[in-house]
Amino acid sequence: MEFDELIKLVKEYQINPQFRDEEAGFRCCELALAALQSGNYGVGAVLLDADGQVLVEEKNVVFSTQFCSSAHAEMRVLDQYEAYFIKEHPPALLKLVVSLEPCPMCLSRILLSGIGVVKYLVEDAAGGMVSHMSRMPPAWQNLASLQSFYHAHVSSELRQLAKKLSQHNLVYLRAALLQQRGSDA
Ligand SMILES: O=c1cc[nH]c(=O)[nH]1
Repeated sequence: MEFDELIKLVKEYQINPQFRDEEAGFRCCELALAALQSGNYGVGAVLLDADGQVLVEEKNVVFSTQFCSSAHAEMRVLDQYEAYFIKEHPPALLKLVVSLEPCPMCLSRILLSGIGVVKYLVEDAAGGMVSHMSRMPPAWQNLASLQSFYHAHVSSELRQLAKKLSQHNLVYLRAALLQQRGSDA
């Protein structure tokens, strides 16, 4: 899909109020688009407080300035949360919404953070780890048992949009990642 078309889909998307994660899910998609526009993976994440208000929102910025391998959307949200909000907002009461199923790095960080509820819009068959929770080491599975992971409650149109955003430019981005280690493999 052409990038202009993807931008149009996001700009013209109508939030469907029948779905309880639709607003946060759409914000994740806007952030994912912004990530793509700055040459990064199309992933966005928002952290909601106990009242459902946005505490932190971030996007993937792995390639934005200097290459930063850890600059996934979820990692950046958790950095901000732990730096500025943890005292007033205990993690167990919070909800993290992500446009894409968290990868192994992000899942590990989420398990350590203790965020109560995690919801993602789209599965990531190639890189997602939540679907493989049973393959985490026992101590990590123990942490996972204290948290809840779900597919976000959003419309199928929004889920499709999140999928398109996560897949856009992937070939180029994978090549860029390999270039960081001085290999074209
Ligand atoms: O930001 C990103 C990119 C890929 N996978 C993730 O979990 N987060």
